[in-house]
Amino acid sequence: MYDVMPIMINVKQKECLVVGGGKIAERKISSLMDAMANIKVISPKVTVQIKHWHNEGKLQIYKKNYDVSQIGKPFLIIAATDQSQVNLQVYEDAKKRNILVSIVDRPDYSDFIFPASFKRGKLQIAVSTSGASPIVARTIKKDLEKQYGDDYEIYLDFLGEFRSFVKKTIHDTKQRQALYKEIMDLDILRLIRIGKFHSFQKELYKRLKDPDYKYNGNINC
Ligand SMILES: C[C@@]1(CC(=O)O)c2cc3[nH]c(cc4nc(cc5[nH]c(cc(n2)[C@H]1CCC(=O)O)[C@@](C)(CC(=O)O)[C@@H]5CCC(=O)O)C(CC(=O)O)=C4CCC(=O)O)c(CCC(=O)O)c3CC(=O)O
Ligand SMILES: NC(=O)C1=CN([C@@H]2O[C@H](COP(=O)(O)OP(=O)(O)OC[C@H]3O[C@@H](n4cnc5c(N)ncnc54)[C@H](O)[C@@H]3O)[C@@H](O)[C@H]2O)C=CC1
Repeated sequence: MYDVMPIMINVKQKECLVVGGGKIAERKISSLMDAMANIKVISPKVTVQIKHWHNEGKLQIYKKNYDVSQIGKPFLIIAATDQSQVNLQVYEDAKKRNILVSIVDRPDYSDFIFPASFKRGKLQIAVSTSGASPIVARTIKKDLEKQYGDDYEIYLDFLGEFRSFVKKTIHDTKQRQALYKEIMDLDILRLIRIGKFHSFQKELYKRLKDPDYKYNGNINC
């Protein structure tokens, strides 16, 4: 429906402005909060949950109707009021200032839209129908949630650490790639599932950290 492409965006500690404080704003705020954004909400009314987040010091609220004088210089803006005119005004104000903007009732004007997504530690899976049917995006997400369990968190923590370690210690690119391939072939997910992962990990690092160790195309774990 809309010509969009997936990217993973870093909003950590960047100011993100949400105009509106209803159910939909709450959902978008929850995603921003997971990504550790610095959130500012402008809305005369907010949901109980948004108020609660405010009381916990997780976001700022300006309890008023949107006005361009409050826009500031945020990294991005989400217009989520139930007033389409207000949302369009936010869009125009954002465009004049070259600020990324998403309008919940006008995906056709939006610089970005939200996929249905979930996390397993460092693994994030996001599903989009390019705006055609958010419910289908959600349904597919729910199916994937069943397929990708908590073991992926351990798996990716391990692979993330392992890659950093190997990048520092093995300087030959071809050897590094051979090692990654070998690790993938070991089916670590299975080791996690059968409770043999920790002993494997210990043995692997013992070997790799041995000053006399030289990778010869076979880790032998
Ligand atoms: C384009 C997009 C822009 C954006 O919001 O970013 C958009 C737009 C619109 N949504 C509408 C309606 C609904 N949206 C949901 C739910 C979700 N909507 C989400 C994303 C997106 N919604 C983006 C595209 C995503 C994609 O790529 O497919 C999800 C995935 C993520 C999230 O919100 O964070 C989240 C599920 C989260 C989860 O469960 O994981 C439900 C279901 C419900 O709420 O129970 C309904 C009611 C049923 C229905 O209408 O289908 C309307 C019509 C309003 C009207 O008719 O007035 C518009 C406006 C329009 O289409 O013009
Ligand atoms: N993108 C999406 O996923 C979806 C989008 N929508 C759209 O989102 C809109 C909002 O839906 P809800 O959150 O359910 O509505 P809601 O009625 O729960 O909340 C509306 C919020 O807008 C605020 N508001 C109204 N006028 C304002 C102004 N001038 N300045 C600042 N804030 C103002 C209100 O105080 C309230 O907090 C709907 O009208 C619909 O078009 C609806 C469903 C899903």
